Amino acid sequence: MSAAIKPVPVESAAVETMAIETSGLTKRYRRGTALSDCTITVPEGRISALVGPNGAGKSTLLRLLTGLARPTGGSAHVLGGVPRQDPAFLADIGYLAQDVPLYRRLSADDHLRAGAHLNRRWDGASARVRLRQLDVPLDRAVGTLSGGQRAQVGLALALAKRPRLLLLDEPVAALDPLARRHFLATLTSALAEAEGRLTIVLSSHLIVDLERICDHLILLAESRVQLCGEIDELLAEHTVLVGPSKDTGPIERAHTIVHATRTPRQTTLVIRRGGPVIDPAYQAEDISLEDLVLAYMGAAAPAAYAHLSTVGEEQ
Ligand SMILES: Nc1ncnc2c1ncn2[C@@H]1O[C@H](COP(=O)(O)OP(=O)(O)OP(=O)(O)O)[C@@H](O)[C@H]1O
Repeated sequence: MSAAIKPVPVESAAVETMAIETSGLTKRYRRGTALSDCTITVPEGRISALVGPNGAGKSTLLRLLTGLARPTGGSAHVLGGVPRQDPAFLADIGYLAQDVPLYRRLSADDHLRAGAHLNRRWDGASARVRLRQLDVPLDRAVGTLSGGQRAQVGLALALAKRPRLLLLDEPVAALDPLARRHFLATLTSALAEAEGRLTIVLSSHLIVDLERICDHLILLAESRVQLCGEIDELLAEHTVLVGPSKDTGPIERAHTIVHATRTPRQTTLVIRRGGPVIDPAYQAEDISLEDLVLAYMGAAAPAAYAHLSTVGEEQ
């Protein structure tokens, strides 16, 4: 895992404060359930990756956390308050929706001036410096900017609020690799400047990007939470086992099999370990974040482990 720009967790002797705590959070629509029984915690100061397949409930969760949607069950506490669309609650929350909603005819400067009227802790100066560094024109209608430039304007506005919690819904999906790199670098420098007082939840399908900057993971699939926790701990709890195609009963009794791929000659298992793996027929290997996510999404055997030979078998 690249640690190049990963934020250093803020050490604290005291009990960690949770920026987000939900319990059984549920959102049902007439046609179906968008989010079911979602119980998660995100400690303050983390940058959390929110991942899952299309339709898993990621946007729904973010909308519930901002108070834009109301739960049909369960509860959420965000920065110690119940999410609601009122200025006192929203003052500490920056939210960038999937489609980066901006007034197309207004310039970045116009947006920054409007923000200064509407927000009490507005830091327009830093936002302007950041946008100038990225060569984003401040005086042109945002409707004439590129997708990447608009995303940077959206992020600059969200950060200008000096939020304690930043919720970003797939902000880098449309960006080229360099623009993504700039966007993510802006996030990590904002996190460093905030010295542990900013928490970020970043929804994205680009696991490699998330792996570079995130230290916490929320994985949703089929409207439910599959995993929630520190990425390093989650990776350490899981292992890939490659072994002969035989009865996996003994493994199943000792561990949780998250995903299994079987061929006539070989079995590849992603397990959540219940203790040490003692069956010598299996080769064990650490799992990458991408393969962990794919395993919980029900994907086929991680191709990266095909090189592991099955004991007693020729490659
Ligand atoms: N306003 C709504 N009315 C009815 N159903 C909705 C509504 N909003 C979302 N849904 C449904 O809830 C489910 C979860 O949607 P959501 O947008 O939260 O998923 P997502 O994980 O963000 O997906 P994607 O990765 O495609 O953006 C989907 O089946 C979606 O069709």
